[in-house]
Amino acid sequence: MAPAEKQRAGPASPLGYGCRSIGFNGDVGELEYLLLHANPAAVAHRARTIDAMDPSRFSAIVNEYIEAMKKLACEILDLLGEGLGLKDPRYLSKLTTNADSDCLLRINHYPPSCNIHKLDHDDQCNIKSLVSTKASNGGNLMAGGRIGFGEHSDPQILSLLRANDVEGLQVFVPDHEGKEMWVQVPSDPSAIFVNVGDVLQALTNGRLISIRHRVIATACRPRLSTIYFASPPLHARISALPETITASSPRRYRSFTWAEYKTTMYSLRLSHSRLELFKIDDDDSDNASEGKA
Ligand SMILES: O=C(O)CCC(=O)C(=O)O
Ligand SMILES: [Fe+2]
Repeated sequence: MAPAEKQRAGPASPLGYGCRSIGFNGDVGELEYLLLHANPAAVAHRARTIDAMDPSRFSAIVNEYIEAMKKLACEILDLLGEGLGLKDPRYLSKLTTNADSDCLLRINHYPPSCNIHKLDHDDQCNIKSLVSTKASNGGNLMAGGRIGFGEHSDPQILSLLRANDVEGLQVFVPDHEGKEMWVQVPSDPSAIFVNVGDVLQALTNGRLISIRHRVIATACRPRLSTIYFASPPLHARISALPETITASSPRRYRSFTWAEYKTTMYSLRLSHSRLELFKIDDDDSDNASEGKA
């Protein structure tokens, strides 16, 4: 597809087709992507700009994928609900299947990071020229590769990621001294990678941790990934589930709505540890553990 055709589905605001620019605060990565609301009406709307000749083809494939991911996310969340001993073990999954849930689907394409000059221009949404400019002045290069998607935690409840057989995803695992340790996730096209999001960390009062991750593009082949973000409705109030609050583990975060969290997220850089802003000071935690959501 030619760059001009792709641009018809953009610019990402934040939904739609985006090229290099991530969010509204100057974050860039060597990728192009499509970000969609994971519901049939939104997919159908976007399909009309993506495949004007036969929009139902795009819609059918994307909706089928979304349905499968939604089901899987629910199964995982129900198991977590049981494991956490929730009075309503389906509480978490119900947040993501509510008619107003704000679930998203993201499709990322990272161009090969070697032989970048040999790429077919039409195939790369102008990434070629932008990458060359950046690389020549040393920008956006790190850790032996180019930043495909900068370090961040996913803000939602759960992310289900599938990718082709090209590596690039790394997760942050602090070592015993809390020093930075980025671990390469081996590629496996038959696997689905499950990430806990910030909201699930808040709901479980920090029992489950939203892992920081990034994509470093080092491969000579394109990386393709698809991520389903299981999310609550905008109006949903997020506060630690009572079953996760104990005397030794008092409420850690003040309650917030998903809309409030999203607004905060969009006002910050991608790498910001935004959940920290909702943390209750130790001095306040006694009161907070008694307070209701
Ligand atoms: O493309 C990937 O492998 C990961 C991208 C990612 O972390 C995201 O879109 O949130
Ligand atoms: Fe992510």
